[in-house]
Amino acid sequence: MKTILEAINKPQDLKKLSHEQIKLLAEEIRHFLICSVSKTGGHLAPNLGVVELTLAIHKVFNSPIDKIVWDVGHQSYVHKVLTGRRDGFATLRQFGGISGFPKISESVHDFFGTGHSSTSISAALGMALARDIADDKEHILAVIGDGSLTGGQAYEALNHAGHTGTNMIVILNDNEMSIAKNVGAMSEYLSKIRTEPKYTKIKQDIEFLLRRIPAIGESVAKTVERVKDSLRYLLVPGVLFEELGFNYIGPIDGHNFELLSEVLEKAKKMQGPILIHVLTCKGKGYKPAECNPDKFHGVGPYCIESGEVIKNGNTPTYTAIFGETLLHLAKQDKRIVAITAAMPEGTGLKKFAAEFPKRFFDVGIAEQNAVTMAAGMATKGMRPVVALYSTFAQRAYDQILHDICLQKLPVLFALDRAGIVGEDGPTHHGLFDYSYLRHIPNLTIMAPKDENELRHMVFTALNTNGPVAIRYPRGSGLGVPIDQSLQQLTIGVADEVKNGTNVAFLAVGSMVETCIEAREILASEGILASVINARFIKPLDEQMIRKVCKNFVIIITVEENVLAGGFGSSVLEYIHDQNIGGVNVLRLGFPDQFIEQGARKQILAKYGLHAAGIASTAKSYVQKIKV
Ligand SMILES: Cc1ncc(C[n+]2csc(CCOP(=O)(O)OP(=O)(O)O)c2C)c(N)n1
Ligand SMILES: CC(=O)[C@@H](O)[C@H](O)COP(=O)(O)O
Ligand SMILES: [Mg+2]
Repeated sequence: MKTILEAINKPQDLKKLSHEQIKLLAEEIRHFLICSVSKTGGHLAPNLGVVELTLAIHKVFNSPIDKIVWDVGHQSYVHKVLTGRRDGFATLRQFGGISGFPKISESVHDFFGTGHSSTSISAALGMALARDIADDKEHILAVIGDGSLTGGQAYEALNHAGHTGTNMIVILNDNEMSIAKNVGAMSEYLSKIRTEPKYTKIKQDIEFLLRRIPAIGESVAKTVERVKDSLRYLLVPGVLFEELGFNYIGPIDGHNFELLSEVLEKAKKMQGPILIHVLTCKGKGYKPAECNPDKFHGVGPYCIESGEVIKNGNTPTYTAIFGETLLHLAKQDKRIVAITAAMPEGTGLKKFAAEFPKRFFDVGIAEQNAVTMAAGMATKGMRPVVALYSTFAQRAYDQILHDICLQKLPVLFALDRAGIVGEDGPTHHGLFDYSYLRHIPNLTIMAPKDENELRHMVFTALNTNGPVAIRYPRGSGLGVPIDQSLQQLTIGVADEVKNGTNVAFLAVGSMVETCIEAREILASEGILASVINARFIKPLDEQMIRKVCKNFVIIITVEENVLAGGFGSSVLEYIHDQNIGGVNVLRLGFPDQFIEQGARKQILAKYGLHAAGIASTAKSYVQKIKV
């Protein structure tokens, strides 16, 4: 027999279903997601939490005429299922498959692409204002989580939206979780609204009175309004949003489809900006995810029965190596403090947080605050370490430049997930950091070739009197034996790891090992390559470059970064500026385009940045130059 889900190919198919059928459909969707994501991996818990909410939105509104903006977009799977992409889930987040985030090119129902957090209210506001100018009539919705509401941009947008008074609906999906437990004063405020029954009771009483106003006359109505006004500071939940110019509705049970539909129908008819506060349970309907919403926030393939994640290998990740090294150093140096922007687990800081709770700060999804706060701490003699994903550090470019580097403050940026991150795709690849950091004066930039070098770099950075960024990739290291001692590296000095005569690879970070492998392939074809581990993107080892230019006519720079403005560019700039002639430089890295999702290995291979690809390109180049 056909399931209800199998008959849903577009949002309009929902309209004819009864509430009873929608409840069954919600169960089927949960079952579908649990099975599907167990094979592909993905953001399971956030999606299990928004099943009823997404159903209600699509039942009440009319996508794609009405526009829905999903903040971060990691919770858009139910939306994708309901908008004709159910069959695509076998390829979710894989190379060539459907994205784990809303994507304009994927569907007309994905009206706005997301991936980085806290953008939805701004985008929805822009759409609403454009609609007003065009005198169009559609509804505009932003769905934002409580975690994403810790991001500064969300407040900038609330502030502006309330001021414009335009018609738009913000749905705040409050599950008390960011990836980890949500943090901050706003989170506490929401929690107060959620748990203070007196708020809800008195609000209901006032609303009851107000509803009866037409029967009791104008003057009483005014009195009740005044009472409402004077009491609301104390009694009405969401007064903060009301003061910002929003009509606040809530808190309401986000798993009650009837109630959600009723509230959305009402909101549809109201004027001005509206904020609907919805309470949900992250991971709803799958015990392992309900009990461990952080583990199932974004998860690899897992066993459905046990909830055990299927492991691939035991080699420690760069993240773990960084976390342990920092913890080790923090035991000896009380000035070391660690800062994360809502990613304590993802950046390897959980043990640090447990051991040094007073020296650990989770600022929420607030990369800008993280960086300038670190600047403030550094002025007071601390040694702040700001651990961010490379892609999210983009948010804090000006703070890095203006607050840290201009003042030469000794802050360490630990930039995790640099290079290709894999299945999260173009919104998350950390392919730009060499380019957006390299031109900032006073900043030292390093990239380790392996786990040991990462350890030495963390040690070196914390003994350097100025700002330093270290960038390293997502996932396992090379599995090298870990050195017990930590070494102070000389700033700006590269390391020749393999010698050769025909061609020199100037490689950086993850590409050093790949070039060593490429060298083996080339050797079997009679081409002898030298491999230089640049270690420093800034300052460049100029002496080494001069030496290489003297000894080789062919230099190939290799980096896991976009070519535009990257490491190779800096080598070329130096060679050009010094008027060094007689060398041919080929730059390998990523082209000037956004790079798709897919397993890291797969993507590196597609762009010729695996050993075979580098060897093949090098061979052709050597042959061309010789001709
Ligand atoms: C700028 C930025 N920083 C960090 C992240 C990583 N991140 C993705 S989802 C998330 C938590 C979001 O919490 P919430 O909005 O409450 O959604 P939930 O997963 O609880 O549904 C974080 C920190 C991001 N996507 N963007
Ligand atoms: C949606 C989001 O931004 C995060 O959940 C991200 O997907 C985490 O990536 P990692 O799996 O690399 O920690
Ligand atoms: Mg949340």
